[in-house]
Amino acid sequence: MSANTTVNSSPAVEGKRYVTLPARPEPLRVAVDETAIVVIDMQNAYASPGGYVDLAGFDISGAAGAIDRVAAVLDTARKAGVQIVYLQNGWDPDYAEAGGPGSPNWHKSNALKTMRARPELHGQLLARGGWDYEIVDALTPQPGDLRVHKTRYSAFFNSQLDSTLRARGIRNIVFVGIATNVCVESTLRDGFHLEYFGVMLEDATHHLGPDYLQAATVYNVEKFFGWVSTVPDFCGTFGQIADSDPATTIRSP
Ligand SMILES: NC(=O)N/C=C\C(=O)O
Repeated sequence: MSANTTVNSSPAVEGKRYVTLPARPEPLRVAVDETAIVVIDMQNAYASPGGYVDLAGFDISGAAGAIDRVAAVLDTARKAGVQIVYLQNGWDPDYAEAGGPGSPNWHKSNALKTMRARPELHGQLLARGGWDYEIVDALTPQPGDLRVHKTRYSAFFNSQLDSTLRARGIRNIVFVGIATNVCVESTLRDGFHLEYFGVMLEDATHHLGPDYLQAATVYNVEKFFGWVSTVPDFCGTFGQIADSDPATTIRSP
């Protein structure tokens, strides 16, 4: 396939609205009603000073810009009638869902490790019902948005994400959120294996760790698992459509 040939994620059907999103390695033509925005873990834990990743010693200076750009994407998506699904990462307040020493999560989760090193934080990090677990104020979900809880990095694992999307006929997922190289990439990879077309908006994500990790995920997505686009391209494309815009409706297949 030529590098610039548009990829269609589904055959044209009369009455459906379609847009072609500029993306790498190819533009992607999608049915608007088969597309969802999946917002990965834009919680205080990952994007606010005093949240888990800040307390664990990661650089969160890029999170504020990511919040602004995610907000722009969500505003455009709502106006275009695109379904928004928020993922929230964490566990019950007793951390039973986090697993004990028999779970690799107990050993690898930096939230759990931080709380073991600083017992005064026990019960605060990523606990459902607490501030750390909540979505940042600037991105508070709106009526019609959906929330899905998850307990591991991939939002598809042991969660209701797959059934939530399938029940609504979603085939294309536009990913935004934190962290590019952990939960965003894990979820996009699993989505690929479940036959979803995954698009990552690279400037509406933020990584944990050195900058080369952002570049590595962008490479992985573009080369192996999906498509990479940007906030201006998403907003420029989806911003042109309204719920009943006849110009974007296929009249005959
Ligand atoms: N949302 C994420 O990418 N999370 C990454 C690490 C963690 O949750 O410990």
